[in-house]
Amino acid sequence: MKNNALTMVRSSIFQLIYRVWRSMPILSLVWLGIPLLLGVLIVPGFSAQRELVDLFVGGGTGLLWNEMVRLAWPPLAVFTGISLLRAALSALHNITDARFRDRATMQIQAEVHQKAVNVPLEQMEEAEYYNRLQRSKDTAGTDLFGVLQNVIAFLRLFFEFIGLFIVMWLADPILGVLLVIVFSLSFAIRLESDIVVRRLNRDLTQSGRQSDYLRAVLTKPETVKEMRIFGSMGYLIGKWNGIMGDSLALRMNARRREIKHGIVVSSVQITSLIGAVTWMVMQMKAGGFTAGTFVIVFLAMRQAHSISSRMAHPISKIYIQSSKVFDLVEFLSMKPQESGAEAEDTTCSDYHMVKELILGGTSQALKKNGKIVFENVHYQYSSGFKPALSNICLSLNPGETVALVGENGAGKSTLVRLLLGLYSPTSGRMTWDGTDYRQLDPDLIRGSMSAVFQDYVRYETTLRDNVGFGLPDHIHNDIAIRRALQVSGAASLEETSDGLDAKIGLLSAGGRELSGGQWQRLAIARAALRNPQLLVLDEPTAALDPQHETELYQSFREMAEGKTVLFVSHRLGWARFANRIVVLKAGQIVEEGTHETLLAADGQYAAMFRAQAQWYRGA
Ligand SMILES: Nc1ncnc2c1ncn2[C@@H]1O[C@H](COP(=O)(O)OP(=O)(O)OP(=O)(O)O)[C@@H](O)[C@H]1O
Repeated sequence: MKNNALTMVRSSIFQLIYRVWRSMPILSLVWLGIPLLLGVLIVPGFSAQRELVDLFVGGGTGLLWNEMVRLAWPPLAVFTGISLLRAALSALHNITDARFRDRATMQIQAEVHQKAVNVPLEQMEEAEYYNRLQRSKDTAGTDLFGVLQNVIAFLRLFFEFIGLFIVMWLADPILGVLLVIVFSLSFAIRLESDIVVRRLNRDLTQSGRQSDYLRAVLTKPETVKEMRIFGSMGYLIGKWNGIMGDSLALRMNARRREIKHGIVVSSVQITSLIGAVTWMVMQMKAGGFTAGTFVIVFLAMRQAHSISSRMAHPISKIYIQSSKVFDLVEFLSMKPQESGAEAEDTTCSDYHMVKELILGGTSQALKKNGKIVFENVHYQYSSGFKPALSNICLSLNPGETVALVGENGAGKSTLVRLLLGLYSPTSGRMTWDGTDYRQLDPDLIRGSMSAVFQDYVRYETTLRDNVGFGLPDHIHNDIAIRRALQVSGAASLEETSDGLDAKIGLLSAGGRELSGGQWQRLAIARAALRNPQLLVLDEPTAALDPQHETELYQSFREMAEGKTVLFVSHRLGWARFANRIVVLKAGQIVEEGTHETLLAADGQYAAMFRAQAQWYRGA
């Protein structure tokens, strides 16, 4: 095992336990303290056993039976007391352990969620960050419980070994040293072969998935049909056989290796036991050892040998999971964002959800009219990527409706995120009534806006939540929620006996699944619940049928009354109703004007409009 991997395991586990320790010190102390105590109690337990053996087998032979029984009482009482205490402590530890692991898992999960909602949204879009978040969520959700179980299993065995070592050392330091050498050797060999087997199992999971997939393909009627026509069945069966054969061969090799290592370990342990027995017999002859010491040394060595193989299991499991734990600890150690753009909810870490929650978190707004100006704004997702937006100079005047159009990847969604204050420009600046966004309270900026995104969120809870999350202060205001449902055309969803508290989505027991369009209407109702100065509609009708889309655009026009509106849509038919159309191409504004002036200019917009119009005319 490489040194750096060991260091990584050790430091990650220490950090993890330290985190848990800080929040529940007493429970952690009990969780760690009981195994330590169990280990320590081994020493007086063995000492009492030695006294008893010496009394009845060794030095006590010259005593009368009654005298021997009288002398046996104290060590017997110690031995019985320690055995009972160890049994009670073990039972207590089982209870504490379950409680500790439950609470620790919950706490780390909460920390992961908290971290996820506090991170800047730009960072959430980075693949590396996102993957780390997903891995941390999985680790905190499922693996952590097992990791902690392995940690405590290791510690219990380790403390037990320390107790046995003290017993041996007290008997004879040479035997103590022998125990440590043999134990370390056996443990290292066992650990190495355990790690090899676990690594192999992990790798075989990949090929197992592949072979499961191939087996499914080979048995599904729809795929069998196609394979018969193409004559590809024989090839796939051969492939499946190949994968299975390879896995079997690898497993057999690992098994053989494990058996060989087992034989080496057993030989070393038996030799050491014989060596120790010979040494003790020699010492007994010279009068240096009693029968009691002989017996307890023998027992302690056997027990330590068994520990060396049992201890390899938890450690190899932790080693295999160490990269996950390392990721989790790294993720939790990340610095929180400084801009104050944080959501209050701690139960979600999905990017789209965080985006909506950030916007929905406040009901306070900026007082003034809200003229928004982009001054030479650039935005780049990460260094190495092409800028998503360059030289953007744009103003949105109070009460104006602006349509933002452009081909896929032109930068429309990026511009929307900047406008909403979810991202900050890489360079240039944005102002609200002349004040730089960076000098404004992010909560106030967001409180002045409302948005419907193309990647809207489905909250699989209740109808009320789905609308009320738009403005949590109003979540119990039935009149406002019903009005918002009316505006979005989703009022009919309330027509069940549970009314606004009807469960929706399949995650809730008894919940009713909605169609894509119905979910989208709820996202619109969420936006309608607010009464912002700025309304942003980013492809808000993507999942709606043409009839409902038309109805909704009427609703949007009502919602837009007296507000500044920016809407993004690929349906150019709607853009014509905007006061102004802004055309983006490859991150730059290439045209700006009304529908009529842009058609007359015969540029990018005119070409896109004609292409769409032709399609409908042709149909
Ligand atoms: N998280 C990201 N990391 C790196 N690049 C990104 C990221 N998100 C978007 N981009 C890139 O930024 C550019 C603009 O993307 P954006 O999503 O703003 O385009 P869009 O005009 O909204 O596209 P669409 O019409 O397809 O929704 C694209 O080249 C895209 O590949």
